[in-house]
Amino acid sequence: MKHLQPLYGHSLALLTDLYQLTMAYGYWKTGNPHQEVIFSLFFRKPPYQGGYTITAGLASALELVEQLRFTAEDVAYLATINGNDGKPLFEKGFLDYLYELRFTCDIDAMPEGTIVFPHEPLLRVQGELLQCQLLETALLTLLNYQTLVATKATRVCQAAQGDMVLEFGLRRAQGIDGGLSASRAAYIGGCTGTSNVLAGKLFDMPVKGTHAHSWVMVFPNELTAFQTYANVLPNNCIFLVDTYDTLQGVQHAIEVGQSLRQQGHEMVGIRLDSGDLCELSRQARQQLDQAGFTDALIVASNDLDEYAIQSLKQQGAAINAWGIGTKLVTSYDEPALGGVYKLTAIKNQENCWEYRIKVSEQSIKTTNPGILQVRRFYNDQGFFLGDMLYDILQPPSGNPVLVNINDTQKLLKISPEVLYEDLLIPVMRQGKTLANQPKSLLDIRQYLQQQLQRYPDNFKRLENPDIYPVSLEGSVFLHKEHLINQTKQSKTRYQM
Ligand SMILES: Nc1ncnc2c1ncn2[C@@H]1O[C@H](COP(=O)(O)OP(=O)(O)OP(=O)(O)O)[C@@H](O)[C@H]1O
Ligand SMILES: O=P(O)(O)OC[C@H]1O[C@H](OP(=O)(O)OP(=O)(O)O)[C@H](O)[C@@H]1O
Ligand SMILES: O=C(O)c1cccnc1
Repeated sequence: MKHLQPLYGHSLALLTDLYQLTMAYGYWKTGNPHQEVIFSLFFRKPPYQGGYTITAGLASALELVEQLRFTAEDVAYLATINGNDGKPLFEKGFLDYLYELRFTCDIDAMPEGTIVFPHEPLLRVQGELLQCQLLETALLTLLNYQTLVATKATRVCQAAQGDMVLEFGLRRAQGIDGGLSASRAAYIGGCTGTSNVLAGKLFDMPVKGTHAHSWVMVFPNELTAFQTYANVLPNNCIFLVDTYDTLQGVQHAIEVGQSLRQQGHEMVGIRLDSGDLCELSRQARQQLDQAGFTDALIVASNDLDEYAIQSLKQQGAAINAWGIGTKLVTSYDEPALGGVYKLTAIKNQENCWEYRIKVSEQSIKTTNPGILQVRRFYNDQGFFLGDMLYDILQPPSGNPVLVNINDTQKLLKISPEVLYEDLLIPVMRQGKTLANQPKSLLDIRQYLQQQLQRYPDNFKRLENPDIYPVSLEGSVFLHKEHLINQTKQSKTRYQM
């Protein structure tokens, strides 16, 4: 899967915040651009106060890193950026350095479609300081948004309980890439297809659709509109029935469905786009069934999201396919995932790792130091038991002590026999994407569905879910405490 190159056709090296470049200049100028470092990309709060988050965007991120080059035009533009004194910000030697730069980082990441929790690295980058720093903004741009939309789509599909969900969001998306990335992420999250044709081409995913009100309004009456559509596209008939009078519209659809049958075709269904969707869908179902169209789909659209779908299901709506646009692609009720990219370790002159921490008054914002891996434990039936962040240089042995990340008083013991899996896998070495990446979107969808089956229902509730246990392995916890104390001591010294 490649989409950045076909879409943009030019370098994306400048798709970053200026401060990454000024810091890179600083590292170059002060002689430590090659110092080896580790960054982790993670978020602190699950979107929608939900019980799970679904990773997406890795394929785009790997494509971006692999093709990253500063072109002659890129550096020529950078040469025009001035500082406050009106003189160029960057000297020529640095721009020449950028022009020659080839990215050689290693990346370990959770595969797309993984269920992930706050504080767990979705991705860990290891490499030269200057290079790793330059990746921050683009990695966050790509992973934050797709992860958010994949999560929303999974929630919508969960509410739809196996019904077909079509993503109709392009017209309401935040710009071109918002629309495209959302279509991809929504498909990962479980949608059956998209109305977005360019997404279908770029990502090799199913494109589907009905017709608009304008089609009905163009003809002298609704019946003629449906008949004409059926003549042109007898194999694609989902009639939008609410332009004038919904139940009369259903009757017109039935009439055209009957003449389609005589020609050897089958009407696929109808679409409702206004009014009381529960009531109308039940009446429409009755009309369709009575006329012998028991398999005809009833598609509903109109500002729907997981909560509206849940409510319509509870009311007994007879809807069996859902078209979801605005609220899915814009992630309407929570428009951003707050993923961050933090330095967790740096190699000193003796070639030893020194761990780094960012402290905060808010303990949720204090980072976890080290070279972190996420281990997921499973019970005998294969259900998720809990996750543990551990340091790959101090892997747990025997009965590890786990300290709950949200409540350090809560300790958990895990017996050595428990089944587990480490979630971060190598995906890039020396700037080259490994052969196991990218997986096809079908594989990613299947992987997500398998995990959802193993993730207990009490954590999956759309509202007020139980909080899934994520812990720090004992030595990571102690290391973190030690670094927090160290910073406190140096602060006290400074104040004295
Ligand atoms: N039975 C229902 N239960 C819960 N929500 C519903 C139900 N029926 C419709 N809705 C939702 O309620 C909202 C109704 O939208 P709105 O008030 O704009 O009316 P409308 O039917 O779209 O009218 P129009 O499109 O003609 O302006 C939509 O978001 C729709 O998805
Ligand atoms: O409500 P959403 O979840 O965003 O789903 C997409 C909406 O886009 C279309 O409306 P629009 O009025 O743009 O065109 P139409 O004439 O096809 O209804 C469609 O009918 C849906 O109502
Ligand atoms: O195909 C459809 O029905 C469709 C496509 C985009 C937006 N709303 C509806």
